[in-house]
Amino acid sequence: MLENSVLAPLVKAGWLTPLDQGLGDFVARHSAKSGQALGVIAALVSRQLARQQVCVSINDLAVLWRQARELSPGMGDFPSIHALVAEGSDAIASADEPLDGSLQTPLVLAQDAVYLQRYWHYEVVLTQRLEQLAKRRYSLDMDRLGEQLALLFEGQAAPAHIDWQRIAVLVAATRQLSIITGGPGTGKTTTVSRLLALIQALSDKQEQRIALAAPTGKAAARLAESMVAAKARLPESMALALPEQAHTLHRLLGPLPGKVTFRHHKDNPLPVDTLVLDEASMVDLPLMTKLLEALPSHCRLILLGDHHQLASVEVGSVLGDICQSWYGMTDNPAAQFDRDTIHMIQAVTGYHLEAARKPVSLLQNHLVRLHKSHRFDADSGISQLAQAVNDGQFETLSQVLTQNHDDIHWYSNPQVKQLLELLGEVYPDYFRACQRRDIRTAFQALSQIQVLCATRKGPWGMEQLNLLIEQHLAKQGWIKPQQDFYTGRPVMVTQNNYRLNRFNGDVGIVMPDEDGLIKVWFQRADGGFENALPSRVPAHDTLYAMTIHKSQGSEFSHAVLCLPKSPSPILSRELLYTGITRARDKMSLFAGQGILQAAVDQPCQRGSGLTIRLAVNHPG
Ligand SMILES: Nc1ncnc2c1ncn2[C@@H]1O[C@H](COP(=O)(O)OP(=O)(O)OP(=O)(O)O)[C@@H](O)[C@H]1O
Repeated sequence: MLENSVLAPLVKAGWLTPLDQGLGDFVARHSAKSGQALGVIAALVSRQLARQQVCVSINDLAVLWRQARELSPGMGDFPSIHALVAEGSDAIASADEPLDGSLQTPLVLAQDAVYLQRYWHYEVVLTQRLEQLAKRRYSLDMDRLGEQLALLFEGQAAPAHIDWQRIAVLVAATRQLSIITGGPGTGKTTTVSRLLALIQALSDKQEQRIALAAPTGKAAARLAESMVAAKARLPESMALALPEQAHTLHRLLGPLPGKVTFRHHKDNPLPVDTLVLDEASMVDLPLMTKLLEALPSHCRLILLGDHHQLASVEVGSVLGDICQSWYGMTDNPAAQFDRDTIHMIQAVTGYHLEAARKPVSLLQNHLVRLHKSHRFDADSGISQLAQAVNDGQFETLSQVLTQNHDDIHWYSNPQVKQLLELLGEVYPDYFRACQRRDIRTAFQALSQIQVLCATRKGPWGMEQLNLLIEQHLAKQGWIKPQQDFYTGRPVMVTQNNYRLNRFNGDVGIVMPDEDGLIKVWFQRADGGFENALPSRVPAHDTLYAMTIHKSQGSEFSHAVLCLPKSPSPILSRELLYTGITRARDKMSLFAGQGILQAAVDQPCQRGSGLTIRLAVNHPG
């Protein structure tokens, strides 16, 4: 049995949580042999799970092990991690154990990495479902396909330069699984609206049951809004049957109060023929697995997202891993599709693409990346900045920042005073609208500008900036923050509450109703408004400043990006990219040169075996 005292100093030092220790002790106590070794390994894997790692490689375990030994002298007598793994390996299931639920060990060793059994199970099931979906291609009448495609693209023949949106529609129409990725404004929703119209037009069935979903309420509302706009650009007869409503993923799956399981699962599949999931990069491994298990076997799945964005807040990075299985593993990403796909693209569009020399990823014939932004000029500052960050090119980023682009303002030696002055120029319109109870104008004004922070705590963190902004607004006489719910306070809900019908990410504004009673107002998906008593609003934060994590799935006319002064593990290339790409028209950047370099130089790495599992010829 594992002595509590071995892990306790690590908890005391804040390096492990009591939960990690509890799991370690539990595993140690319940293992017939090698309990001590298994307990330590379980505690380390649990620690990394909280850092969104699905599994921990033996090499990473060794690094963690060295850190642990420095903090807990009692561990000095233990053998190396390799010896621990070797000692415990009889009692750690290996990758070829069955998936039938008979596995008794809490840990699994696969591909030189250790998993908690539950997460290994998710990863294996997800891979199997993706593989099943990837096997199915539809053989369609190419002439009819070509005709319908031309109709959808306003009767125009394929242009001479390669139109990847057209290829995306074509490729996705012919397979059960498709993944369409691209940065902001590259036309993902436009493409999917055409794809859905094409599927509908080619379907033998009367009407396809199509569902639109996104991970958060905010992202679902944006998807619905973009779909309505995209439908308006389609030929009327083809647009008619397309949905205009989008659900959150949780709502779609049907939450069960107090449970982590859903109403829909493999024995009670979703009643849909085609599912579109937007902002797929935000979906974690367990939820994505549950979703794929709940799809009926005939259902098409279309994933949309930007794989350069931050991955899910919870464990795993499914969309990133899927894209990495192709883009990260090939030396020639341009030669992507197999010969059948190349021939089909040529027959319908006339484009000559180079065929892949060999298969690399199980999903390479299902992925299409859209490159061209239709929202930004390629030479706009925001778009060049986002590209430089993605490419990890700090020098290019520095050049873009100093080129006086109209859409970027860089505060290289950031002062809070400058931030308050900037906000002082735009907030008065917002507060005036709140004071005259003009709800629509207030929401419009609020979405014009948003302060985004890398961190929640610390200087330049969300909590501190909210406080400083509130103090400043009070001094200016715009707010009276004596009460929690003062007129004009913007809030963001941070928790799902199905009973109250309020969801993580919902944005509200505090304003009196016509009787002078203080309420929190929310905008509905149909554009109308509803209110709730402050006591009926679940956990929430003040919203002058929000974290970049919480801003995923939203965009703002003017994003004000604030980075801390000193490096932090949270500050990654993906975080910076996500922050920059929230800006639609203008971005103000409060960040010193050193911190920008630290962020660009730190790509986010998440322990996961999914990329390897999706490699062609992977043993399992
Ligand atoms: N091929 C195109 N030609 C001209 N305009 C286009 C084209 N594709 C998309 N657009 C326009 O670009 C804008 C963004 O398109 P869309 O909403 O489809 O992109 P998106 O990738 O879904 O954006 P987001 O990242 O915000 O989700 C829309 O105004 C759309 O009308």
